[in-house]
Amino acid sequence: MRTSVVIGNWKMNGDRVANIKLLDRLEKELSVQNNCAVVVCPPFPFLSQVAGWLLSQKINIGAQNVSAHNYGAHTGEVCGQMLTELGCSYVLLGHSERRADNYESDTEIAAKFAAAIETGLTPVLCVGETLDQKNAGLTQSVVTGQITSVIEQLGISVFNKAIIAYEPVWAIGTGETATPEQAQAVHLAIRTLIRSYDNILADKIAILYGGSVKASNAKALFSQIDIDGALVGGAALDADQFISICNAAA
Ligand SMILES: O=C(CO)COP(=O)(O)O
Repeated sequence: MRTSVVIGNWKMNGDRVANIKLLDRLEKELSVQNNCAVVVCPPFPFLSQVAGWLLSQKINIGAQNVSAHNYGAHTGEVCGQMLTELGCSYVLLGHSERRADNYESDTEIAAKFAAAIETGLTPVLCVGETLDQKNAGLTQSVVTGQITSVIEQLGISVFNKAIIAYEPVWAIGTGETATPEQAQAVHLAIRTLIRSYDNILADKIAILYGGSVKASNAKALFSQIDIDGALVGGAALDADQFISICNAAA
């Protein structure tokens, strides 16, 4: 049995008052089970506030990005050591919004992946196709290419301490979700790709689905054999929604 993981990606949302309201409810009402890890990923400026508030340690903290570099002259960047010092244990990498807005390449994402592993963070590698790519029948080749690029640069063993999140770009923030069967087909393809390198790792690695996950569709998605949890955007800002998604995964 794989451990489920539910990650709330707050994206560029939140303020000091709203954060406390949300965290207070999560701390009080989430009954985290051993078989489900819960993670919240606030924007950088709130990491310290969130770490100070989450004292029970039943909720883990992740960052939304990390520099490929160590300490030094890299203006505007945040390195892995700073994140672990603040209490982060996870980091999102290669989110489609960063691939699009910040032109992050597969090569750069692999460099960040290496930096995350070196500093003890668990990378959450986000992959997924655009609507045009989906319509052209390219879903599996896009997703495979994004993962293979990291494997070619760093080797398969780095995935022993990593999570993969399949997030079809057309389903992010659109209210349109991949059907459980569509998502399962891609998750199986990802697991089969990993299996072609390492059988044991393939059975062990968590593969999360992201893209308009809500309380109303979480259970059906999680009922699929290769869907091990969710990377949640909008619904992660709503305590009722997020708690109910976590309960569905546990
Ligand atoms: O991008 C996402 C999580 O990283 C998904 O966002 P939504 O859940 O808002 O579609």
